[in-house]
Amino acid sequence: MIDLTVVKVGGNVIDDPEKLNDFLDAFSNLNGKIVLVHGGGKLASDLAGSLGVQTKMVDGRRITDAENLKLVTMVYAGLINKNIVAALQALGVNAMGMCGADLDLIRAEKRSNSKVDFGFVGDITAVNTLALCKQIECNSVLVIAPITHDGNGQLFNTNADTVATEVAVALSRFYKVKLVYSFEKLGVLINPDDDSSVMPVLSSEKCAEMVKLNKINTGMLPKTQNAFYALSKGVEEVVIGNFVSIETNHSSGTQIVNS
Ligand SMILES: Nc1ncnc2c1ncn2[C@@H]1O[C@H](COP(=O)(O)OP(=O)(O)O)[C@@H](O)[C@H]1O
Ligand SMILES: CC(=O)N[C@@H](CCC(=O)OP(=O)(O)O)C(=O)O
Repeated sequence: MIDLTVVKVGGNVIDDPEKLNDFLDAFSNLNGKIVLVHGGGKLASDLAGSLGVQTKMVDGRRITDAENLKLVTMVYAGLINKNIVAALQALGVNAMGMCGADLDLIRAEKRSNSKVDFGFVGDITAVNTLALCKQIECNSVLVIAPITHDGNGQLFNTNADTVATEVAVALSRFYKVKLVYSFEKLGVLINPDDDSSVMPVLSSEKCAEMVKLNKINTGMLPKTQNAFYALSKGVEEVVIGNFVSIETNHSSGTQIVNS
């Protein structure tokens, strides 16, 4: 099988022009088949604050009422997605920006298996693998925003780590997939207050222990849940780390391992 890398980049990198430039530079130098999934939660929260729209996160996921859905659609599928595509075009990468509604790429249903009502938050029900593969085989570099749809005209907000995971899982039927959750730190930290305490590997047992001790919390919760799910569903290699350091300083980040 041909190698393919799915890279997810999050809000803290996207919100910092220098970090974003470094990330996109490193991304544009990657060889082979590659897909980019982006978040942008930080910019959405900042903008919500300045517009007087209330933001509430539960377990790393945004409660998305109708006002928040309008805002995140504009921010993720508009501003951030198009800026990333333009920046990649400037670096010679033939990027194509999409959200889950484009080409019926990612379908979702309202998140319901929770005590909390998350509003217009979608859990993914289907990925259009054929459409993804067609674009990849045409050498387009897909840049996917975390907005999904239900096929009946309703858009949903979906955690970007989850979008990257489901895309990676779907593509692993046809490619040998490496999935990198890139964020501002060098990996999962054993001590969240010490940036140098990167764990080279993380097993599910160790992760559960750290969650209990509250050493893995907020945005790292969906990241680790998704990482173990990806590994169990056929993704060849899963890493949580800093893409620029992985590519330029040969840092290994945190490798997700079975048990
Ligand atoms: N053990 C941990 N190691 C590293 N980061 C952690 C840990 N526990 C919680 N975090 C938090 O998780 C955040 C990453 O999640 P998130 O903010 O969703 O990132 P992104 O938006 O880049 O995907 C880090 O910035 C950090 O504050
Ligand atoms: C449902 C849900 O929480 N959606 C996320 C989508 C963006 C995201 O995941 O952005 P980061 O990768 O930067 O965190 C949100 O609105 O924050």
